[in-house]
Amino acid sequence: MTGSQTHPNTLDVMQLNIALPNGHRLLRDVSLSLRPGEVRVLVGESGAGKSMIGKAVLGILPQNLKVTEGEILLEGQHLNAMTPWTRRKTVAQSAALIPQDPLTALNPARRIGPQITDPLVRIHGWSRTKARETALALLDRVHIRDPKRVMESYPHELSGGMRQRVLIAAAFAPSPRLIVADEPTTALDVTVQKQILRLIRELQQETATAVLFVTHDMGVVAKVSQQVTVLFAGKVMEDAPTERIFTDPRHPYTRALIAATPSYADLDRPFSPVPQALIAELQDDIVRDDARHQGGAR
Ligand SMILES: Nc1ncnc2c1ncn2[C@@H]1O[C@H](COP(=O)(O)OP(=O)(O)OP(=O)(O)O)[C@@H](O)[C@H]1O
Repeated sequence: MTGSQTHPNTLDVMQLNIALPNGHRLLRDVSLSLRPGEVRVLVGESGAGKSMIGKAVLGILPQNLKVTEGEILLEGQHLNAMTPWTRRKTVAQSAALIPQDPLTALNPARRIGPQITDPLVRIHGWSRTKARETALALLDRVHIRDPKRVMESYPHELSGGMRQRVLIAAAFAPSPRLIVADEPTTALDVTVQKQILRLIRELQQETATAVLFVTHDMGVVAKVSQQVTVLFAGKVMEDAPTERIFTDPRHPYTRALIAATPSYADLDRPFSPVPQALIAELQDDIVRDDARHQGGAR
């Protein structure tokens, strides 16, 4: 699963379990991998554990959540085995986040320029000049008109779409090998969503960066990914190449998600949410799984 010694996967998540202090599992034996330059979408309804996987990889889980079992390897390096300091440094040097909400991700009291360039200087050891030139070039690449002016602006002076472009530029600036894109278009209106999605896809292809892309929208899956992990209640329901997931979905939950996505459903058919009977069946499976897991842990 970790690939060859000379060419490891960019990311391997192996049998990852995350639980609350009372032992209640929120992620259940999740495994997935990402080859260099590959895009994998994590898809599922709200609460499926998609963001949690991204946060676990980046080492930014909320304090009350703990990895109880499993391994995360970034370019073959075991993150869980590292001291917190080494881990933070390793992750900061190879991975970046495109967050869901561009407004809260930017510091409202600071100009845009230093918010992009400071990490390049601090974490990556670049000169101020190189950091500034790269930031200007990337702002131009993400179609921001007048990058010099935007570098001097405060976040509130930009639209939501512009702020997300800034964060995309900031994420790609240090040439990370992995980007976690956590619902990067959810906070934007529909036309801007399409442009942002296209932009991430273009930059990802130009730079061959591996991307772990979190979304609840099957429509996004088809547009951006090569691999898909379908999640329900913190458990992998199906893991498949994107081209197969729409033509031959094998898990009933995947089929239900596709049917619930208007653009992929037969247009004459009314919108069909995931059936409650299926949800109840899957939840029963989870309860049985947890009981087995607890029994085994004793
Ligand atoms: N800090 C926390 N403490 C307790 N439960 C949490 C915490 N963070 C997340 N959870 C729970 O873990 C589950 C997975 O959360 P996560 O945010 O990963 O879901 P998601 O699939 O990304 O969905 P959404 O799109 O709604 O964010 C949810 O049931 C959520 O309520």
